[in-house]
Amino acid sequence: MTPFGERLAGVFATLGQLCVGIDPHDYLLDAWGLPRSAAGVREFGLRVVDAAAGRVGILKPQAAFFELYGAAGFSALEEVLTAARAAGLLVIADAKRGDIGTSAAAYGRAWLEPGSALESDAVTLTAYAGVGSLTPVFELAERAGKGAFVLSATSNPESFVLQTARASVGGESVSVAGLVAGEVSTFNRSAAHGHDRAPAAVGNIGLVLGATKNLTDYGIDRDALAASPSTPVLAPGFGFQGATFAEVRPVFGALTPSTVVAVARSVLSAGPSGLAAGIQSQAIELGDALAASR
Ligand SMILES: O=C(O)c1cc(=O)[nH]c(=O)n1[C@@H]1O[C@H](COP(=O)(O)O)[C@@H](O)[C@H]1O
Repeated sequence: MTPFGERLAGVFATLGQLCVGIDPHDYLLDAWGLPRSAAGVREFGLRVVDAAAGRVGILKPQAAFFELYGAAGFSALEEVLTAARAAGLLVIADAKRGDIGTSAAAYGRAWLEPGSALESDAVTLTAYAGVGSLTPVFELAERAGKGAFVLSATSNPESFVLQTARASVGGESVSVAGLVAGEVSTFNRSAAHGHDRAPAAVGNIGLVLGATKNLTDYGIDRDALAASPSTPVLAPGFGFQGATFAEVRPVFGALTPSTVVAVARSVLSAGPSGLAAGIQSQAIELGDALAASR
């Protein structure tokens, strides 16, 4: 299986860096004329898949909105994931999983193991139990051509105190966000040297860095993370949370070429009839903004 980082780079080259979130909020289900039920989120997800196919390369279903409906919701999510992958879209499951290593390993298998019911191309993870607790997920991702994105500097206002708290590592003071980022990039670097292939330009394990943040304030060293193999970034925070596409390069700097730009509500609010055109125009707008800031 082609490594996730290579597949991501391939999608960027053909369809650009936009990623559409599948976040069926109650108010969106209402606006789309869909029921607030498992059948509603299933239909919502499948319509996003249809509208996205051929216009963008990446989808990010938010698991929470499906879990809300229990087993029927998970079944709906399975169908949406299968449809998205069958349409050739790269799927980042936004499940934000994390636990001690043995349980983290099971989460990894649930979302990334080839043939699993919820198989996705990548999954979002939290490192509160320590980045090392996620090693089994990283290793599975490496073996199976999958990816993961670990929360580092999240887009929400509440993230600041915890993620900028300082830790002492080998006598050096680093932020919690910077510590997570450093450990993920170290993993990518050692994984790249652990096999015979030429090192890929983009690693397989990435970071979630909010577009609403000044990454320097969070102790993130963008240039270090961009050194080969560049750490992939999942960047939410556009549209409803305030960031604009013109800010991609100023915020992400050297990481811009390996950044997935995620939008959900700002494009989903176009409604089912305007969705395809909305996705298309945001993809063009992002491409133009990136070209203009080169
Ligand atoms: O991991 C994420 O995608 C994520 C991380 C983060 O720091 N902030 C953040 O908003 N998200 C997710 O991105 C989506 C928000 O998209 P918008 O509707 O575009 O604001 C939700 O699914 C969030 O859970």
